[in-house]
Order: sequence, then structure tokens, then C-alpha cells
Amino acid sequence: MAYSAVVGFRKVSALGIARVLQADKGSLWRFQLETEFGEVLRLGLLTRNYKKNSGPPKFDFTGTEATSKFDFTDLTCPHTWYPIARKKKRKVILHVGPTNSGKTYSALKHLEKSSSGVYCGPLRLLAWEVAKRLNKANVPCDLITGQEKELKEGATHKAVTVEMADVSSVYDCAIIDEIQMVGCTQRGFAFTRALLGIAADELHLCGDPAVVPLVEDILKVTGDDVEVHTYERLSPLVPLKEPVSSVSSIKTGDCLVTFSRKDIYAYKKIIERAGNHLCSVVYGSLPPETRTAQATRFNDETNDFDVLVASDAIGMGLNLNISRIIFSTLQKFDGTGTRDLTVSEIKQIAGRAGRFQSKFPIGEVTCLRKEDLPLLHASLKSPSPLLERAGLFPTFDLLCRYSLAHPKHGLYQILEHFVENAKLSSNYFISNVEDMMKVAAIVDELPLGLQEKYLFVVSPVDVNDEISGQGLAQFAQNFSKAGVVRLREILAPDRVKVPKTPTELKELESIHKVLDLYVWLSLRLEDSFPDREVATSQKSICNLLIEQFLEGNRLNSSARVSRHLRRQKF
Ligand SMILES: Nc1ncnc2c1ncn2[C@@H]1O[C@H](COP(=O)(O)OP(=O)(O)OP(=O)(O)O)[C@@H](O)[C@H]1O
Ligand SMILES: [Mg+2]
Repeated sequence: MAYSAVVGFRKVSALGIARVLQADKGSLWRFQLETEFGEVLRLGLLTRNYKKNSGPPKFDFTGTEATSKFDFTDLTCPHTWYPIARKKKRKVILHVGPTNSGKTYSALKHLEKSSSGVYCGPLRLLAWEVAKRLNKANVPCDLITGQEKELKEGATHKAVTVEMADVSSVYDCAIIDEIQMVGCTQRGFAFTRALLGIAADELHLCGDPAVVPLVEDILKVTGDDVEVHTYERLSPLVPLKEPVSSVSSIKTGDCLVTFSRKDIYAYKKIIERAGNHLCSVVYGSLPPETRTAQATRFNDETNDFDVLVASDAIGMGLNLNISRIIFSTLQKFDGTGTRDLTVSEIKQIAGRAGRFQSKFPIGEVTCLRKEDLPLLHASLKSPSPLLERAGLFPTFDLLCRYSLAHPKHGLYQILEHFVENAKLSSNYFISNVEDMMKVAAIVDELPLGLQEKYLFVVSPVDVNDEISGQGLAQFAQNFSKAGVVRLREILAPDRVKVPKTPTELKELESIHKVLDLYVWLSLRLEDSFPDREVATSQKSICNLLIEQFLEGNRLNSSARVSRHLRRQKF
């Protein structure tokens, strides 16, 4: 249904904006319901139950014909959720090629020259790096992540994490980096939202060639122009014929890749005990600030920490001076079972060696075990399998409409309903919301509104980490009881102390996550989480304590790795 004139806007509590397209003389209004970020729920008819000059209108969603006939689970046309982007005919440029081929570099050149723009990256580390780079190039750039809001005077540009991408603003130029992450089971929907929703004249997408047919197909319905630019690796990556079988073969610039935190510390200990090298470490549960500090220390030629032991957390985001990647294994535990690394994971990690214009002009890659070499070589030669579907998740408005029609359902049931019943076109899959449902089960027990529950559900809590999960539960409980959550009641400052054992180190990492969550909540519920400054300073203390710990080498090697290494003569 098309309407020629927009009659007005009405703020509808908890739902966003009802844009009234046509007000009939009778009791029906034709409207378009949008979120505050401009996502359209739908066009529809609503009853109007207010009299002229009697204050703000109240919309009765529950009894209308429009609502009762509405299929909440129909997610087949997600491109219609973004009216501002749909008003543009965007020029979409896909920059695709192997790792280290200059894709992001080229897209950033366009961004730098644009009059206004946004960079959307998968990690805070990447958003930090881009904001730093643009500001250095005299392009004032805000940094906006879930946990940071650093605004620059006169900023025309933004560097954001993809979940923070704003689909209600209009830009000259936008970048979505690592666009192949649309296929990620958990976070893919945020990339899809940015892909469909960012209203930019030029939209640059950087990533793996495996994403091209899917993106082209998704964008067929948007009316955008799509161009594909293909890149070649800027410096060679050489798969070695021999494994690294002895610790004495470890040399400056090596990065040993292993997938458990325990093994990382065990290898660090063994390499350092051999006496020639000190190791920096990078893994997922280290705070991002510590990861950057460790990478900086490894890159810095003036100190002795010249070897890196890392998990696949190095696969994206850090600029590292790695000469050789050594896989300790080509298998990893992914939460449910142990599986082989995928071709794209192997290529992404191996691609960290020999970055263009780094200290090492040629990258090398090998394994600890000879029997892993055939899989490594075959994977590096193969193209990544084509991506078939992109993640999708209902907008908050849809969840809200569903909730209004089913007032007795908790958020857990609402999410379950969407997961089980969502109707999707063949380009999409419904995101994995298992972790969100775990949080929903916690907050459904509390007297909170849907919007508040939703906020906790989409917060960056690691619900599988005991301390982090407990932190969230306490924040939510105190918030529902008192409306204000003081940090001291949750986390006594004396818990933040130098770790002495692996268990204490892990606990400190978890405490950092709780503090990070507090900061995230404080940026959204400022009055209820007033201790942001305390949380930020405690986070810095955590980082310092973890780094201090990593300077030393107090962890005992795990017997399992030691045995493995003895077998390997490593
Ligand atoms: N034309 C260039 N001039 C100078 N430096 C460049 C150029 N192109 C790329 N680089 C540098 O080479 C390195 C790799 O480039 P970039 O990060 O753009 O690669 P990429 O293809 O995006 O890699 P990945 O897939 O790993 O993200 C970066 O340090 C970048 O600054
Ligand atoms: Mg890149």
C-alpha cells in the first residue's frame, strides 16, 4: 500500500515511532510503525481512541483487525524494515580476496575521502584502530562500541562495532568489514541488519569471496547497484613441507596457535623454559585492552617477548609482526564437540603471517605434527565454501507486537516461538539465540518490562561463564528491586587483586567481564547504573593485574601438554 503524504509522527511508548501516513475522518489511522533507529515494522491500520487536543494519542494495538491478522513470524522481507536505506539506490562495492590483500585498506581510503561515513567492524579492536587512523588523518571520527562512546568535536565519521550500526542516519560512505560474518550463527544477524539497513550512498563490504553470490542475491530486492572488486595477496604465504618438531626450532616472529587457554599457558611455559624466547599471549577471554597490550609487546622489537602463543582470537583484528604461524593442532572444541578447523578458519589464521609492510615480507605456515600437514596444505589451496545463508533476528518491534498480542508469554517463550516458527526466505537462517534464551529465563523471573528484559538479553554477557552469569543475574535482580544498582554491592574492590594461580587468573578475567557488562548497562540505563567511572577504573586495574601476571610466568604447565610435547620432542 503506498501513501503519498506523511501526515505526522507519534512517539509510542516502548514501540518507537508510529509514522501516521493518513488520518481518516473515521476512527482508522493508516500508519507505519518504526523503531527509533528507523526500522519499519509494517504498514497497517489502527484505531484511534483520542480526541483532538486531549494529549498524546494512545494506540490500541490489541483489538485491531491489523493486529489480529498480522503474522509476527513472517520474516520473509527483511529489506522492508529499513525505509531510509530503501529510499537510496546504494552503490555497493564488494572488496573480496584472500587475507592480507588490502581490502580494508582500499575501503578505508574511500571512507577517508567521504564527507560523512561510518566503519562497522566485528571487533572493538578494529573499531579502535580505524578511529585512531581516521583521527590521525585529520578526519574527526567518533568511536562507538557497546562499552565506549568517545565523541570528537565536529566529527563527520564514526567507527563502530557492527551491533552499534545506526540505520536511521544517512551517510555518504559506509564500510562493513569481514562481511562473511553474515553467516555466523550467533552474530550474523547484526551484519545482515547493517547490510540491509545502512543508508549510505556508497557501501563498501570487505571480506572473503565466498560471500559474493549470497550478498548479490540478498541485494537483488533492494535495487542497489553491486560491483565486485577482487584482490590478490600482497605478500607471499608459504606452506612449509616440514613440521616444527623441536622447541629449539622456535624463532623470533613465530606464533604458535592452540585453542585452549590451558594449552596456551603450557606452551608459553615450555618455550620460555627453553631459555631463548619470552612469549606474549592472545586469547578470547583476555580483556581486549590486554590483548592489544600483548600484541604491542610482541610487535615491539626492543623487548624480549618475541614469540606469540595465541588462540584463533588472532584471526581478526590485530596487526601483528608474525613471520610463521605454527598450528599445534587443526582441531578445536567448539562448545559441543571437537571438530576439524574449517577451510576458512585455517586460511584466516594462517593469513596473519607475513602481513604486507610488516617486519616479515614473507609469511610461512606449518604445524607441530607431521600428520596435520596434508590437511593444512589442502585447506590453503581450496577456496572457502560458498556461504548459503545470512543470519536474521526479529526486530525488537516484532517481539514487542508479539508480546502485546500474547501478554502472558515471557521473553523466553517469545524467543522460542520465533525460533520455532519463523518464516524465512531461502537466503536467511534464524540466529542461534540459545544464550539469549538462558538470560531470558533469568530475567523472566523478575518484575521487569519487556524492554528492560530485552536489554539484559542482548547485553554482552558471557552466560556460560559462571561469575559473569552471576553478575548479570545480580544486576537484573537489584535493578528490578531497587531501580539503582551500585557496583560496590555486587563487587567488593578487594576481589580485584593480583592472581596467583590459573584459577585466580580466570576469575579476574571473569570479573573484568562483569565490570564490562556494568559499563555497557550504564551507557543505556545511566540513572540506574551510576558507577560507570568506578567500573571503568576497576577494569583498568584488572587489565594491569592481568598484564602484571603475564609479565611473570607463574603458571604450571599442564601435564597433558607436557606429555604431548615430550612425544613431539618439542
Ligand atoms: N596500498 C597500500 N599501501 C600501503 N599499505 C597497504 C596497502 N594496502 C594494504 N596495506 C597494508 O597491508 C596490510 C594488509 O592490508 P589490509 O588490512 O587492508 O588487508 P585485508 O585484505 O583487509 O586483510 P584481512 O582479510 O586479513 O582483513 C595492512 O597493514 C595495510 O595497512
Ligand atoms: Mg581486512
